[in-house]
Amino acid sequence: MYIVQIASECAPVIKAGGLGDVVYGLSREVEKKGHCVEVILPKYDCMRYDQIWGLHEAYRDLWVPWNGGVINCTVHCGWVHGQLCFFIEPHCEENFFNRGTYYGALDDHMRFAFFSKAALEFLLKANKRPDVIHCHDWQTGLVPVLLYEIYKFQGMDTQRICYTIHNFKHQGIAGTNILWATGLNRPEYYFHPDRLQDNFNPFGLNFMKGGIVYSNAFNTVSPHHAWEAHNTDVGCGLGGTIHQHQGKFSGILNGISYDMWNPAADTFIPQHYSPETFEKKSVNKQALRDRLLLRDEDKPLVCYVGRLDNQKGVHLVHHAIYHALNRGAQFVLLGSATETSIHSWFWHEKNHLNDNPDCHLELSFNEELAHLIYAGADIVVVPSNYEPCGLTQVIALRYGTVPVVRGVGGLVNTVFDYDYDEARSPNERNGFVFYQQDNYALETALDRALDLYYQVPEKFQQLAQQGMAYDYSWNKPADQYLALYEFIRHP
Ligand SMILES: Nc1ncnc2c1ncn2[C@@H]1O[C@H](COP(=O)(O)OP(=O)(O)O[C@H]2O[C@H](CO)[C@@H](O)[C@H](O)[C@H]2O)[C@@H](O)[C@H]1O
Repeated sequence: MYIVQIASECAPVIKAGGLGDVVYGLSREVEKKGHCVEVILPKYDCMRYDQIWGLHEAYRDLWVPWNGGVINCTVHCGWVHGQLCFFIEPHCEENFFNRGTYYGALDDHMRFAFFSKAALEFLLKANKRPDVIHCHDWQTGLVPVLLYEIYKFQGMDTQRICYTIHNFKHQGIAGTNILWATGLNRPEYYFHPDRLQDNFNPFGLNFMKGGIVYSNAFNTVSPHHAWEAHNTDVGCGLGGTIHQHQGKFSGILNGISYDMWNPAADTFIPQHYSPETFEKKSVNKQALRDRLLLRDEDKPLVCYVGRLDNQKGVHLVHHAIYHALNRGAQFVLLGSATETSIHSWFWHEKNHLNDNPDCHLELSFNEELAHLIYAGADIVVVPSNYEPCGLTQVIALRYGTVPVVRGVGGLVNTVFDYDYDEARSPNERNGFVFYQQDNYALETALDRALDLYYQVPEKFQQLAQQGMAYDYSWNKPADQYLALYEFIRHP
């Protein structure tokens, strides 16, 4: 099969969060299984050019119809750790992708609507006719709309679309100008409850809803979150639309790239280890303490790695820091916030805790440090308000770091409580789960983890090794996506 992924991120060259990991990991695995995958991305000025091999011009003078005129683009191509990627560079005064940041511009809707249109125009003009186009999140929600309303009539009538939602919170709501810019036109047609009209704002066009309505199949990134999105308010207003299209909706649990995340071969950590040589993990803990100038004493090391966002339960992350320190543990946080209030809040905490020898808050995005933290920590906290899948706990399990998580979304499908998961035998359990959103709930789970660490260290180690034994690679999820691709090609 020939698959093209159209996305706004692909790790490690463009990574703001988990979307990048998924696009890269899934593409590689599908290729390993004998299929051809290409990835189309924007050519951002701020992406990590050092992660692209052999970048060269692949297509010059791609003229993309836009706003009644045309925009000239150059398409570049190169390999990102073995994955063939195309990067679209528009030459126009809007400078869509030269903003020094991936997201957060006032005209994000225009930027990604343009990208969606340009990606399809590239496929058309370069005579690429994939069997399946796989697109992701609101940024590429217009791809299926444009394919079925415009490009189908220009020779792309056999392409099928799989649309994956990684986060229902950001849906991409825009106005009529998007219709004129993309050439979809006809507001009276698209502002309809069965098409792109937002379910709550009658004057808004909803990109994600477009992706749902026009795709051949759509999914979210874990079975439990699929259920939540359909049946609770976690669908952020799209529950009714999901219900209407439930026949083509599913939940496929994310994997992680076992090449990129591998404690036995990770180039970012000083000591390799495996479940059989688990005791060597402590060398990484020592290295982490040294690097962050933490007190050199063997205490349990608790960490948080992730975006600092309300989704992630930041008030509980904050509480976890102080609770862990009160219980005699050390705490390391690696995170970055896009919201100014959260950013300032954690900067304030960082200054406050600056002289604490048991704590370090690193407020930046740092891929290399993330690897060392997963390898060096004993416990990771993931107290999310909602979590479509969550990769942090899955990576932590791979590195023998015990997860303490809130039982929502994909966390329910990946972490099984040491004390209470009756559906699994004790030797299949791998972490600690709590359910309520208050400090006390977090404390009860974190305390159970710390008590086990302090009181029965050999059992704590066994639990960490049990976590490492789980297979959360892309192997099985890639098979599920391939089955879905096959299904939409031959329904
Ligand atoms: N400051 C930092 N420095 C270095 N690395 C950092 C970092 N902050 C985060 N990361 C890394 O980014 C990834 C984040 O994964 P998450 O699953 O938390 O994704 P996120 O919530 O962004 O994405 C959404 O998409 C993913 C993928 O589908 C879903 O798992 C998730 O539930 C959904 O919210 C991990 O690889 C983590 O190590």
